[in-house]
Amino acid sequence: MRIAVIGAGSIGLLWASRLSRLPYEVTVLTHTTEQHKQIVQAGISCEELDGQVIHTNVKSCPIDDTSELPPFDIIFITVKQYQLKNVMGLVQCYSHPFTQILFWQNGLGHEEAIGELHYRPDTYVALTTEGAYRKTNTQVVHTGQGETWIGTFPHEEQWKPLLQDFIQTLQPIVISPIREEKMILKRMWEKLAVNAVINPLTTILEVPNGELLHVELENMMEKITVETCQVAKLVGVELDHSRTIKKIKEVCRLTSQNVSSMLQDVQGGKRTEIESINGAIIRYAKEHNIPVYYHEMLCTLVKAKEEHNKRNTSI
Ligand SMILES: NC(=O)C1=CN([C@@H]2O[C@H](COP(=O)(O)OP(=O)(O)OC[C@H]3O[C@@H](n4cnc5c(N)ncnc54)[C@H](OP(=O)(O)O)[C@@H]3O)[C@@H](O)[C@H]2O)C=CC1
Ligand SMILES: CC(C)(CO)C(=O)C(=O)O
Repeated sequence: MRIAVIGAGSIGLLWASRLSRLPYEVTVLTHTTEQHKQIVQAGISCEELDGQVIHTNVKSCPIDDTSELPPFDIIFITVKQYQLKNVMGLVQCYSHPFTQILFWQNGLGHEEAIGELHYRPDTYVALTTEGAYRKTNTQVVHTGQGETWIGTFPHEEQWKPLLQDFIQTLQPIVISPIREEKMILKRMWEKLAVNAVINPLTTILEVPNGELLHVELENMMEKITVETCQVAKLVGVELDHSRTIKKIKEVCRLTSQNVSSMLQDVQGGKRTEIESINGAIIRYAKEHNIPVYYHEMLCTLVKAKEEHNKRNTSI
């Protein structure tokens, strides 16, 4: 079975390493030729949670030289949400009508990307609370255990037999459970509601996730979440407000030492995923003509910080 991983960042390298421990033909599609050469030369090293480093070799191909590639049976898309539009052409070219395509992004926006595929492929959204961090172009650290839910999207159906068999073979090498989710849209909104609070607040305050529990933010978390639940309801997703707040606090506790992905991006002078998290909620709210002042304020502040840090890191 041929598998492609498009996007050799934190999640992409983690999965490329895992997949290459199984009898699959794995090809990593890199953004740059430089990273491709490094992967060909050094393979991928993955530091596991217990500190063990696993080294494997994988095939690699830079995205601007893909003419020799065969079509793939499974494609993992592991670019950021805002980079999706740039890879959908590749996905279209290197898939066949039975390819299983897995989107690993946080936030919302997959539907537009999937809409660019001009045939009806088997598309899935994979949501994970595992953590990974790319140390160098060939080294990745698995930073946090978690759970992964995979559901067919946008049409909620059962997993296809090919995916079912594939996930079964993966389970023994992945400590964290991978589960089939029949209501992936709801799960996406639940995760969105958590990210829409933790990511911007940790970014603005420049604190690790756990710190949000020790400052006077209870009221702010409540207000943001009220808005999220209202918008979710308008798109047909029922989120329970108090369960959501409980979940947000639980995630802050469980990931207390984590630097959120948004804060990491800002600190690295990179673009954040704010547009597909709070920005997505704002867009849905606009469609339904309801105000979401808290999300707008968070979005504006994070974008200002993004700009500021980008300018400072490029000086
Ligand atoms: N990291 C984590 O722990 C978690 C991440 N996620 C989600 O997973 C997604 C990926 O996150 P993460 O791995 O951290 O992000 P990274 O930025 O580490 O990885 C994205 C990768 O995609 C590459 N890329 C960008 N554009 C293209 C392109 N056109 N073609 C091929 N590759 C491209 C980037 O290359 P370059 O850097 O050279 O631009 C980078 O290597 C996000 O949506 C995130 O929210 C979800 C849960 C946990
Ligand atoms: C769950 C959380 C907040 C963990 O840091 C995350 O998903 C992120 O940082 O993007």
